[in-house]
Amino acid sequence: MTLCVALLGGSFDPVHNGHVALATLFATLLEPDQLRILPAGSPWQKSRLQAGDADRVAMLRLAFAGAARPVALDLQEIERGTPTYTIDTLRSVRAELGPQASIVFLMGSDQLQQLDSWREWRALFELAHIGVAARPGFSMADAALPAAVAEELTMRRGSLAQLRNTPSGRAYLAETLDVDISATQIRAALQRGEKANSLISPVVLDYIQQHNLYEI
Ligand SMILES: Nc1ncnc2c1ncn2[C@@H]1O[C@H](COP(=O)(O)OP(=O)(O)OP(=O)(O)O)[C@@H](O)[C@H]1O
Ligand SMILES: O=C(O)c1ccc[n+]([C@@H]2O[C@H](COP(=O)([O-])O)[C@@H](O)[C@H]2O)c1
Repeated sequence: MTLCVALLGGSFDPVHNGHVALATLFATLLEPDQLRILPAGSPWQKSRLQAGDADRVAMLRLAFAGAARPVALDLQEIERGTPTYTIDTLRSVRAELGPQASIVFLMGSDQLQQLDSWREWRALFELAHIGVAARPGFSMADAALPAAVAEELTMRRGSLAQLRNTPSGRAYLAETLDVDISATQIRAALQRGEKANSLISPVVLDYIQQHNLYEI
């Protein structure tokens, strides 16, 4: 059977229940051999990250410690020290895993809506599949997507089995996720002195409080 690795990249500032739900959904759908989390070093489309790299990584370790399947943390985007482009990461993961492995890059529908702004976005499909989960407020309907992205998806729609068993080139959209949580909303709640209990894992919240993160 083909090796299958699912990748979840993000700023994780901080990691929250929406990220865990996205990863869990695709872990269940795809049953990948590995689920790999890739914290971005310098997400070029975002303004400055609030928490440092070490804190974001520590929170990720805590958030995924209890996952049903082992989760690997891949720090290459932090270690590269350059603006974070997914195309660079996929080239490196493809070189590591070889031409046959199935690589599935996961994202929420907010990112799908702006996929055409990513560096060399069409070339992403030469290296990986994409697995997209719905996010409240970000429709995945063709009319809500840039025309070029909608056209690309029309050509590339594939089944879970196709994603699982071929190296790259397909897109699978999972409509069932419905988790209305963002890191922006959590940072704002914490700044107001609220606890954000229902949005974030208790162990991550403890870490945030112990390290006085997101207070200003
Ligand atoms: N609630 C959610 N439902 C589905 N996907 C999500 C959700 N939250 C984040 N994601 C996805 O996880 C990945 C990493 O997201 P990121 O770390 O930027 O979190 P965020 O909540 O979007 O952050 P911010 O509010 O700071 O922009 C992206 O692909 C994003 O679409
Ligand atoms: O490659 C790009 O140009 C690119 C542009 C925007 C986002 N991404 C990736 O998409 C993932 C989610 O990004 P973000 O900004 O929502 O945390 C993360 O892995 C980013 O590196 C990648």
